[in-house]
Amino acid sequence: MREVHKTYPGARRPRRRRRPAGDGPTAPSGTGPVHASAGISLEVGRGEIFGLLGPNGAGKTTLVRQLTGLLRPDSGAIELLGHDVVRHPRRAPRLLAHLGQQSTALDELTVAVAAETTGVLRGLDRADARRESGEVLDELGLTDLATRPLTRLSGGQRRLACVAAALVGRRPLLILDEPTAGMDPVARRAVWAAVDRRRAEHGTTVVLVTHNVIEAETLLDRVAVLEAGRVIACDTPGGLKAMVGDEVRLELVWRDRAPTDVPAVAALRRLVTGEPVDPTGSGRRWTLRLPPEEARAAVAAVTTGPAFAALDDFTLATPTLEDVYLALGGSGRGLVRS
Ligand SMILES: Nc1ncnc2c1ncn2[C@@H]1O[C@H](COP(=O)(O)OP(=O)(O)OP(=O)(O)O)[C@@H](O)[C@H]1O
Repeated sequence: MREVHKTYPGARRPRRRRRPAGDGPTAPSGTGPVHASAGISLEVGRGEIFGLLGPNGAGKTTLVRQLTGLLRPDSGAIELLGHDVVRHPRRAPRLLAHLGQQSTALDELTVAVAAETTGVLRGLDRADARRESGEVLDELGLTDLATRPLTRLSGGQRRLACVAAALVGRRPLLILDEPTAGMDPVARRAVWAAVDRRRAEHGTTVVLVTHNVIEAETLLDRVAVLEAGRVIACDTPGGLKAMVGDEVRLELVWRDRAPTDVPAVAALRRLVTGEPVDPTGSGRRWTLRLPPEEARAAVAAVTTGPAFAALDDFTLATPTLEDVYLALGGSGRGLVRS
């Protein structure tokens, strides 16, 4: 994609009601236009697993919808496997399988029929669609649920069934928007293995939207970090991590409260970063980003005497994509570590 721009119009201002003079301010104003793609240029190689990472509202889904021909950019060029999908959006479904954030189209069907029907719609004959669908359900551990309608599945199971449908009737390009949302670790692993297998065996290209920075690190060849409609960085996970230097992350979890009466602990308190936000809200979890030497000294300080007695857990980790994101000036909103 080259210089892709997309702006959503702002919400209209509610009409002002006539009020008696001196009755205070009028109704709230509308919201302004949103530059969801503010000049995005990206090139993804064949056979690459390419990630789009960024907080809520960064513009990932907008980008994906333009790639899939569902949304027309205001300006810019998008080419998929040699096809201009801005001019010919209807070519996109022949080139790619898209798993959107929400799919309800298959809801009335059973898991097997949903996968099989998708295969038929993608041009397989009925027998091939049935065979491929059976193989994919098996691969994703869905065989026992094959005859269940999607409406009678749990959220994670339904998502898995939608992934199965996306994989049947093999397309050279897979575009997956948060494919593992709501899934348990076993299902997530099955999805990533299936994606990786398609790349290894068929050279499938994968564009993957995720908030999940750990998944992103293990699976992706390259990652574009988006914020406010712009690509703020694009590199391999290793290349991105090299940007944050050699700082390590120390996380401390205190049993009850931090013993700030211990001078060494009080000194560390001043180095605690604001992110990620302590999910307990209790101040029990501290995150520090430190040069390796300082981190070693900090670990020594908290693993002796009264500090250690108050410590529930600690981890010391090399930089993650989350650290990169924060170092790039991102706010950390919407990034998930699991
Ligand atoms: N139909 C729409 N009309 C107006 N604004 C929209 C519309 N869809 C998205 N937006 C706005 O465009 C921006 C980008 O939204 P988008 O859905 O692309 O973000 P995202 O990165 O996919 O977010 P999330 O991680 O929450 O899915 C946001 O500010 C959003 O509020």
